[in-house]
Amino acid sequence: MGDCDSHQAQLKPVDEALAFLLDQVKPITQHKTLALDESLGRVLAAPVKSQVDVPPWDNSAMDGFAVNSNDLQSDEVRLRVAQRIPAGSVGTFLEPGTAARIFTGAPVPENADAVVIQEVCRIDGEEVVIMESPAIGANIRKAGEDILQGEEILLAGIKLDAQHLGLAASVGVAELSVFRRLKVAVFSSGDELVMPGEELKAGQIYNSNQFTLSGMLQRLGCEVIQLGIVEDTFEATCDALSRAAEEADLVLASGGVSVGEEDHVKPAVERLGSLELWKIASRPGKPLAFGYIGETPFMGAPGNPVSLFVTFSLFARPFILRMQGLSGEVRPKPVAVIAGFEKDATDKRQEYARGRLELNGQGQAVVKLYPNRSSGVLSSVVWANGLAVLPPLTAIKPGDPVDFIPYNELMT
Ligand SMILES: Nc1nc2c(c(=O)[nH]1)N[C@H]1C(S)=C(S)[C@@H](COP(=O)(O)OP(=O)(O)OC[C@H]3O[C@@H](n4cnc5c(N)ncnc54)[C@H](O)[C@@H]3O)O[C@H]1N2
Ligand code: MOO
Ligand SMILES: [Mg+2]
Repeated sequence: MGDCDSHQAQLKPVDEALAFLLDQVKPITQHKTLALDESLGRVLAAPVKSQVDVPPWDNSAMDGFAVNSNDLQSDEVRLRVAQRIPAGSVGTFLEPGTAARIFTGAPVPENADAVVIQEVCRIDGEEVVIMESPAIGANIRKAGEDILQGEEILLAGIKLDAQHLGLAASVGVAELSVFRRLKVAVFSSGDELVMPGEELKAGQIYNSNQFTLSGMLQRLGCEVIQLGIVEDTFEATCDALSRAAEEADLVLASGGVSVGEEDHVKPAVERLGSLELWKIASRPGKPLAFGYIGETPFMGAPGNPVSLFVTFSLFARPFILRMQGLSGEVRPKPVAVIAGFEKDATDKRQEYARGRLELNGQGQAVVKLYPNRSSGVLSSVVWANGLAVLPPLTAIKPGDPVDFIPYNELMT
């Protein structure tokens, strides 16, 4: 972990930095109406109320016979089957002494108060022999037991998943009001970068961050404005930042946020707008920068590929979710697991170590760490299935409790 933390006092604790960032968010307000099958992954802008009861009427939960319990006072009762009610049709008043053949999802006829499943019935010509008496209400799904007319079924500010679309459809709603897509402009600074598919010359590496970044943004449903590779000069950085800020709701950049003479992002942001936050007590991700280009928020992730992944997940993602109009908790929620590793108490930064959660022989969830914790080793991110949260100045021994953020908290 051989980097120099002599300016530790200037590092903002992770929780403070995140609280500050979320406080800065101005959520987008523009919304549009979309058909249900175009709405997956969008954030709902207005609540959905039901105009109907679901189910709209009492209906049978099983295939069998609708009866009136007054007719079933002895053990084996014989009833005339006076009507047949498949789903999609409507029966008539159930006359005393009769049964109705009924199928799952069909309306229960008036005067019936139970449905007997066909497995405990015997058909005998025009009659049915009921061998087990049902309780009143047995196998009947009551009108409105799922949703009542006037009920608010979906709250504004939720991210629409498949089940939400299904629920809206179940009350007959065909369109939803959703916030417009967030436009995020991205660029990667670095004279050493070339695009995959090209030949590497001496001193060059492939631009991987562009793909990690745009992949994570696409997964969040953002419209990505890709500005590509930007050379390591103050002018080119200013130019990229201004172009990006003109076109987008948010600008995200990779690299050039540290202290070297080749790191131009910070001075460029200061020239064009304001730098509001720089340096967080996070490992990796220390030099994360946040500010404004004019009115447009800007976040600069460190160029190290793991730092980019971690800072996006911890800071940019919650910021974006809030900008998209999501209400409720946007910060990733860790789960408590057991450490399957050791760490000393020297690190002043909170580390987000790439970890793999597995069940041990006793069925306990134990997290192991990737052996190389360098912020340049992107394989660690692919090997892992989450991030172990290692608090600053805290020793951890195998068997100790430890917080773990599973990838599914970061990737939905
Ligand atoms: N004297 C100091 N040096 C550094 C410090 C420090 O405090 N004092 N902090 C270190 C830490 S921590 C980090 S993190 C990095 C952050 O660096 P930058 O944000 O300035 O990023 P670069 O210098 O441009 O690149 C760092 C590293 O990442 C590679 N990189 C950059 N972009 C890409 C890309 N698009 N795809 C793949 N790899 C990329 C780049 O080649 C470098 O190896 O600064 C430390 N230095
Ligand atoms: O430790 Mo840096 O902060 O490698 O991302
Ligand atoms: Mg640098």
